[in-house]
Amino acid sequence: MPLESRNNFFYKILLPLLILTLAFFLSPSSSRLNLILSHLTPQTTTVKMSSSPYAKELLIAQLSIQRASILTKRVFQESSKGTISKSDASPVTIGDFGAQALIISALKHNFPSDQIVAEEEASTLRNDPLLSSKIWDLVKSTSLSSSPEAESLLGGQIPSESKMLDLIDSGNSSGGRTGRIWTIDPIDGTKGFLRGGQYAVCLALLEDGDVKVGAIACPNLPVDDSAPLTADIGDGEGRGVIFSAVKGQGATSRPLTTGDLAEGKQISMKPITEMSAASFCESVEAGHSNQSESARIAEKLGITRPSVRMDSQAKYGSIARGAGDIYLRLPTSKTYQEKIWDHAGGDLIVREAGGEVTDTKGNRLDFGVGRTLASNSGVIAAPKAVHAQVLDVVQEVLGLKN
Ligand SMILES: Nc1ncnc2c1ncn2[C@@H]1O[C@H](COP(=O)(O)O)[C@@H](O)[C@H]1OP(=O)(O)O
Ligand SMILES: [Mg+2]
Ligand SMILES: [Mg+2]
Ligand SMILES: [Mg+2]
Repeated sequence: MPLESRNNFFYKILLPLLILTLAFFLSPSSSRLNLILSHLTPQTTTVKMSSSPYAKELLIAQLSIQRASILTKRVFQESSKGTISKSDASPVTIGDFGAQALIISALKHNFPSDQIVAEEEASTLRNDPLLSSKIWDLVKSTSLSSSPEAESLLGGQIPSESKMLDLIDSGNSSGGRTGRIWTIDPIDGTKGFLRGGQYAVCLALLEDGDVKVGAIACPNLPVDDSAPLTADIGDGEGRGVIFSAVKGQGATSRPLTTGDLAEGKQISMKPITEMSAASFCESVEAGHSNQSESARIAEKLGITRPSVRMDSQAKYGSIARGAGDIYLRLPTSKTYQEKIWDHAGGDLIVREAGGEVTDTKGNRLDFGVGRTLASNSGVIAAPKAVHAQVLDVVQEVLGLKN
């Protein structure tokens, strides 16, 4: 090769290539990911990621619950939901198992060394090949098809049915105070899901017991943050929202659409100026929260409006965006321990939206003691300014005051 061509080759091809490679490996992982995305996709607007802390975790969380919700929405439309009863007599459906498999697959692909605490396990499916194959049919045919780059970010399809069962079972961490732990409720409010009401697909990241990222998809809640809070049902037009929060960065809502990932809108709790105009947002199930005690608390606080009853962490999202006011969950038995996957995302979303969340003793929810909230009892989530007042009356009615 003549000297001039060799120089040309070095300065015009080899050197820029070297500089690009160096810049790629020296860049922080979030901008590296954006670089990959911008080259993978002609329409780079579809998947965007900021460079703020936990940006990748937030994006993967949102995308994975979005994909899982496509699956649950398909099951929601079917008359047969493959419901079975678990050992604690609570229901689980093919939607719960399928959603858990898809979410864990995405987490394992992106954060292979993180632990996972998830609600479901696959032992029943290993003994029931028909049920297992129904779930596999659903899982292998669910993808973010309108956004191939998002689908590839999640690691694409699960390779086989047996891998799917292993993934479901890898949410068996015992949790605890150290390290990065994701917690998943693939369908929160399965009873609501079955009756056509509210349910949520929930994911949160704990770091040393502290919630850093929370994301909750509510396929049956209105997209519109200002829509009145009602207990109505269905997943029709204008429904489907994702609430999310990163610690210290506020809380947002965005539509649960299949393709376009529009930026989230900041949400905040509605200030309560008059207790008489406020209402509680509570469980539908009488077995989940003591409804007669909450009625006495409402009366003492001067709340006259009836409670809005809905299933799942949709309650936390609803009060965080100011559609509802106060989330109350009063213990019904001394033995039931709340599960971390039922509260972690909601706890952060409400606190980042300007709320306070404690148990009935006034302690913050402690997500670092294992798979359950073993050291807490009940939940009170309210705007910061009125939380102490609500707690005071709760303690008076429950006889918790000295
Ligand atoms: N005995 C119980 N007490 C309180 N919560 C329960 C009980 N059994 C199940 N749950 C969980 O309560 C949550 C829904 O309750 P609510 O709608 O009242 O907030 C769900 O997470 C449900 O689990 P699951 O995820 O299996 O539906
Ligand atoms: Mg359950
Ligand atoms: Mg749940
Ligand atoms: Mg569940």
